[in-house]
Amino acid sequence: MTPAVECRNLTHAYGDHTVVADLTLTIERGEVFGLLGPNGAGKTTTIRLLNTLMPVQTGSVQIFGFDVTTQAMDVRYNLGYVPQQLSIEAALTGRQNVAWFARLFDVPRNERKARVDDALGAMNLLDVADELAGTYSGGMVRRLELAQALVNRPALLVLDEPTVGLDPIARDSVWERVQDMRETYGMTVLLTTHYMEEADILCDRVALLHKGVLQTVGAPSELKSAIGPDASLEDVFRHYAGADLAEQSNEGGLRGVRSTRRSAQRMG
Ligand SMILES: Nc1ncnc2c1ncn2[C@@H]1O[C@H](COP(=O)(O)OP(=O)(O)OP(=O)(O)O)[C@@H](O)[C@H]1O
Repeated sequence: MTPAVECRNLTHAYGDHTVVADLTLTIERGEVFGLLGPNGAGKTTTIRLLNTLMPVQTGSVQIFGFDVTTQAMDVRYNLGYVPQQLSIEAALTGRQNVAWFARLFDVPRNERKARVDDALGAMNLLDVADELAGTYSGGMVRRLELAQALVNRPALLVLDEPTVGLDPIARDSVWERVQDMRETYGMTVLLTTHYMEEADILCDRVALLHKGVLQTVGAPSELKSAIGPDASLEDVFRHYAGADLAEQSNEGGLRGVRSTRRSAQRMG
């Protein structure tokens, strides 16, 4: 069967700064796949190349066999994307936010209401659906963004740092919802995360990027046992991105300042 994502020799540079270098990666259908790496590793750039938001310079990417360059619309119809930046409109209600995405993705008019309610229900937001999104908590905003991304029932859900800045309860709730949707619809999920523990628990496989270069890819258990008997995924990360990780740790570790800043940006 055609894989969900097939990325061959993907290289991307901003000016003369190469940030993704010769990346070859396959993500199978139904996998939860984590793209990990320190700040600036090239994760967001890779995701934007995969989801047609940036043109491919060198190499090729196919999503369910559709080429991102020549078949971009087919790719988009198969894909749901939750970016790092806030993607909801605070002055609209939760329901209006999701309905807007349903229109954008050409969900047939006669199915729209049911699909919007389904997506809101799956994210536990029906009770607050008619309140302004600007009044939602951080966790609710994230679930609303997921509802938007899910309204066209994407075969591939792409999440850029989905739980950054959320408290543990909100984080768990986001993940439960994603797991439910995955089980119900058999989606493939591609996510980036700074949280090694989260990647370890949730991802079937992870890839570690460092300075745009793929360092290793595999099941968390395989990667850990390759480093040592009691190694954590954080140890694997440190093994491949040592100095850069240490720099981030000085700022409060992977869960530190940067995440907080991101979340502050997200919440405005
Ligand atoms: N539009 C841009 N123009 C120039 N340089 C960019 C641009 N976007 C990203 N970069 C640079 O490319 C490199 C990779 O950035 P990218 O956002 O892809 O990494 P990342 O792994 O997602 O990091 P982070 O976790 O910080 O988001 C960084 O050095 C970044 O400064």
